[in-house]
Amino acid sequence: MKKKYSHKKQKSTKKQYASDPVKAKKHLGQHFLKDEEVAERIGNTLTLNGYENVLEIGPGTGVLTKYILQKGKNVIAADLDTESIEYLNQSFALDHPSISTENFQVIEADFLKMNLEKLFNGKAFAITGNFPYNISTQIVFKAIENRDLVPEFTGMFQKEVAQRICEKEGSKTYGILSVLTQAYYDAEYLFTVPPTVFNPPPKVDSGVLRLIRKEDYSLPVEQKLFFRVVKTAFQQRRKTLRNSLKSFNLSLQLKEDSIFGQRPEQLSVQQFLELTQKIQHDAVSD
Ligand SMILES: C[S@@+](CC[C@H](N)C(=O)[O-])C[C@H]1O[C@@H](n2cnc3c(N)ncnc32)[C@H](O)[C@@H]1O
Repeated sequence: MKKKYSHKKQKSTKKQYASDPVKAKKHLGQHFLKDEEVAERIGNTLTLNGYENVLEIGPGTGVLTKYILQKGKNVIAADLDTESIEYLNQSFALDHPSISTENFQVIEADFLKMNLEKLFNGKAFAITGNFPYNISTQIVFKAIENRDLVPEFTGMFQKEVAQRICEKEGSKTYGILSVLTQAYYDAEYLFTVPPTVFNPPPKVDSGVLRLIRKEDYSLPVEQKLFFRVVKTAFQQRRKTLRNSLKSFNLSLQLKEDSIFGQRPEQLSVQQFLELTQKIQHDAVSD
């Protein structure tokens, strides 16, 4: 009984699969979005408030790209998949004649290796996409590193990752990704997308979020130290900071500070910044 059911399921997946203009490749995290309404909703997550450029990561067959292009901005779409790039260059415009591709450029590139400074001649741009889940946290970290160029970031992740990025202190899933992202960006979880709207369907739900860079995103701490403090603290999330941050050689006086009696998941982003400032000051006055 069970066998028969799984056989049927596989067969129908294959049938849909064959109708795609590009063959989905597992190693590239390709799950093509099939639902135009969802694609339009993701396209509309961009506010594009005050800048003219958008980078789409992983356009695939361009389902989301259509709605981004409707915003009338300069769009660069970068994908690692040669077959997707060929489709976008050769057939996409023919398949969608009503969409203007005048300010549209397609490049075959690995986002993780791209020099973002060169993309729009050093001008600011939004990042968006239905991201390949296997590298989605690396995508966020690269955006954070390039925050001077990236005032806005929207897109789809595995639901748990999107939730983790937007999570507040006091929750079990609040962690490194939440603190480092929210130090620079206001993060908002927007909506959940079920596996059924993809081909092939992923095993998990997806979640769409929006990050808007904070007006004053230059932090009052050394970035390297801040990242080290946050990462070290969460490596032993059950321990108090006094114990988990031993490698920082804190002075006896600082260790007495009540903040060190807390666990990392109890600290807000602001408190993490204060903690880093204290450690920074401690090191100077040592
Ligand atoms: C989940 S699919 C989304 C495709 C399309 N945007 C959609 O919604 O149907 C992720 C896309 O990212 C591309 N991709 C994977 N790794 C990449 C990388 N390192 N740089 C750029 N694109 C990548 C894949 O080839 C794929 O087209």
